[in-house]
Amino acid sequence: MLIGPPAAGKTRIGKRAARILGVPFVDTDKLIEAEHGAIPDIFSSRGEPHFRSLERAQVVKALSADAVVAFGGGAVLDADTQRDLESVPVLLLTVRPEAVESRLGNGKRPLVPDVESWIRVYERRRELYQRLADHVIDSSFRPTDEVAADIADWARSPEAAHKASAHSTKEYTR
Ligand SMILES: Nc1ncnc2c1ncn2[C@@H]1O[C@H](COP(=O)(O)OP(=O)(O)OP(=O)(O)O)[C@@H](O)[C@H]1O
Ligand SMILES: O=C(O)C1=C[C@@H](O)[C@@H](O)[C@H](O)C1
Ligand SMILES: [Mg+2]
Repeated sequence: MLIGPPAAGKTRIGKRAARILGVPFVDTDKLIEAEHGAIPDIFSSRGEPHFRSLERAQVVKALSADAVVAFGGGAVLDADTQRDLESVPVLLLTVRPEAVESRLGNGKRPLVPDVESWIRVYERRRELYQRLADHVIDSSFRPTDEVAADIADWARSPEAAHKASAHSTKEYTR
């Protein structure tokens, strides 16, 4: 599971990591958009709490997939999701404010239209992201292929494999 702040590269780099590992790629934001339309439209017409409930439903589906899963930046705010992440391999992808500036500004992130709001959101969540993560990789000023290769290496590590096997042998009833 890939978690991290908006524009850390979870979608773009996660897709590449999945290709390297030869497993499917799942992105909770894309699942929401496929069923409910564009994320900024959901925020403006139904509000953030409604978006979070749609997000939680897609997280539940994604958790049972044998795949690289990119979580939406705020998916970890849900208490049930926090608990679920305790038993799966979780990689935190980070990015520094100096590197994120050029990645924002396409109007697709209603909560973080600019770098100032990105910093505020990240600071509020930083400890939570760190607490949930088994491993951290920073994507700032690095080629995406290189970061993807690091993610794939970690996914194959004994630490990640151990947590993944504990998860797959557990009865998953939620
Ligand atoms: N290592 C990198 N170097 C330069 N640009 C990058 C890098 N990784 C991602 N990007 C670019 O940054 C932008 C954000 O990346 P991406 O959409 O993958 O982030 P995300 O973590 O999925 O964000 P969100 O939480 O909003 O879904 C994209 O335009 C992407 O192409
Ligand atoms: O950080 C967030 O709260 C968000 C990040 C994106 O991935 C989207 O899920 C949405 O724009 C909200
Ligand atoms: Mg994304």
